[in-house]
Amino acid sequence: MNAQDAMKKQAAEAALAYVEEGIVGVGTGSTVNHFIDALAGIKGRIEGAVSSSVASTERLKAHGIPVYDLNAVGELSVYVDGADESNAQLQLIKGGGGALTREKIVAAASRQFVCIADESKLVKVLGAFPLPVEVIPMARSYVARELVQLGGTPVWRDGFVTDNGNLILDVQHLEIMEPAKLEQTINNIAGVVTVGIFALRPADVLILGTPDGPKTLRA
Ligand SMILES: O=C[C@H](O)[C@H](O)[C@H](O)COP(=O)(O)O
Repeated sequence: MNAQDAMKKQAAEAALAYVEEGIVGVGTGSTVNHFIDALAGIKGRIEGAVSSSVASTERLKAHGIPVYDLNAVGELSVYVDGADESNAQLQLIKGGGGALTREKIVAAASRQFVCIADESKLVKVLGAFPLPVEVIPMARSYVARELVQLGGTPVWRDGFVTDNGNLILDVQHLEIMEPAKLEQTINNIAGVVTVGIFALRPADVLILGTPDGPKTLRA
């Protein structure tokens, strides 16, 4: 395990402190994979999970953790997920793994959103990481033209299909000075399913793995 991966694992294990009895919301990605593995160690204390992707569902089930449909459960007490970038306000860019839409839904349905990451994910201004946008396939060219109008350079993640059967455009060269405003603007483009800015519903807690141990930031 390299140093970055060890920091992801450290943040993931620290997030166990936020898990309550009942059903846990679980995100997607390499950091969350560590969280799922850690969750398996306390599975007798929880009822199960709601998952934000096919990949996380498979990993949860492989550990014998029951996975529930979000429609079958009420509000979740906590959602744990990673991020591609976070600013100091805990506004995020997510979707590097293409799971942004289901992640945004489960985050919205949870009382507390605990974000886990290694310290390299904390940035001053969001946007160095190409911004993922999930798009209905027939709208790809139209949405790309609209994103150019907003000052970005959209690149089609060719060959990638989301769990919802849609496409991803990764928008490069955006310096996101007003994340909540840009989230609304991009979400309003016809054909966009969702944009990977999580600013209207930022994380509540950010746990960063660092060489000196986990560091917690609050919104
Ligand atoms: O679609 C993927 C998710 O938003 C991930 O949570 C994000 O890309 C961070 O992934 P990782 O923990 O692998 O850096």
